[in-house]
Amino acid sequence: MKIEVKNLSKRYKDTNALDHVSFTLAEPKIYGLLGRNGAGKTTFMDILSGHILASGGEILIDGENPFDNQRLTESICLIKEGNNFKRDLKIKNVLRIFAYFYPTWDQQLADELIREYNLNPNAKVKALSKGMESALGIIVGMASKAPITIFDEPYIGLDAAARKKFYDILLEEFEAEKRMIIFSTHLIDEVSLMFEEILILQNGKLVMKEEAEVLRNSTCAVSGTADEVEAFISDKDVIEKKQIAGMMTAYVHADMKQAQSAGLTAEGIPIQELMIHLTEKKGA
Ligand SMILES: Nc1ncnc2c1ncn2[C@@H]1O[C@H](COP(=O)(O)OP(=O)(O)OP(=O)(O)O)[C@@H](O)[C@H]1O
Repeated sequence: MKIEVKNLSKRYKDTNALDHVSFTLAEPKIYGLLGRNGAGKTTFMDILSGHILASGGEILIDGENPFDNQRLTESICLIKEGNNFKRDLKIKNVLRIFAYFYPTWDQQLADELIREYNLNPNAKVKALSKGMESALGIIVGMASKAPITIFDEPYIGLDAAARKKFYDILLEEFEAEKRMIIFSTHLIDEVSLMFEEILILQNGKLVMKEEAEVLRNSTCAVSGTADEVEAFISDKDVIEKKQIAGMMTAYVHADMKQAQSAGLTAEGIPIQELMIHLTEKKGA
């Protein structure tokens, strides 16, 4: 499916939650949607899922507006941080409802994951711990097999082992059957290797959209004496630099090999660091 975001804006009283955002997503990839608190991520995902209306601009999915659009909403599954399900329903009935709603629903996968996460199908949602409720969200998101599956911080309360299980399942399922997965998280270091493309929002604006591989190959942290580093970065786009005594480390848009052949130490920048510095630079 193709998502075209054109000049998208959303205003809440005095806040521009989204401010003339434009981009296109056209491939079944795992997209990381990143940004600091209040950057506009949830607002974007809500508009994309057809839950709320934009104040300006538009999102088109295969040429159509998702708001109140049955044909499209059965192709989009949004799993949020919590409150995804009616609290009085039993798990098995939650699954029935979603199975009915999504034409792509995979019951076998849902059953497998229910066992994997040790959930009791007869338990009511309100009796679940936070982590169990998140596990149910993950199960629904994965089993929906929706061509556009969106996870907005889907794992509140899940411990590290259960999160790892989720990442393994997600990658396995994605490899078996590619679909568009949009993943928003603050646990960036944990998941950044899964991302194939990264979008960063800051104060309602898109400040970066780049393939993860390109990003990894085109940015690096260079260290050496302050004079050497300054000489190397003088003609480059510098993200951040810090100096201690005579030594300097700079985060810069440059090829790692180029820095190494200039006699500097160069290593990759973790996506989380990059996000923090890019958003600071843009005036966080
Ligand atoms: N329903 C609302 N009413 C008023 N303001 C809102 C509403 N929803 C979001 N906002 C504001 O819009 C901005 C963007 O919020 P949004 O929830 O989209 O950010 P986010 O990137 O998802 O943040 P977080 O990472 O903290 O979840 C924030 O300033 C927020 O306070």
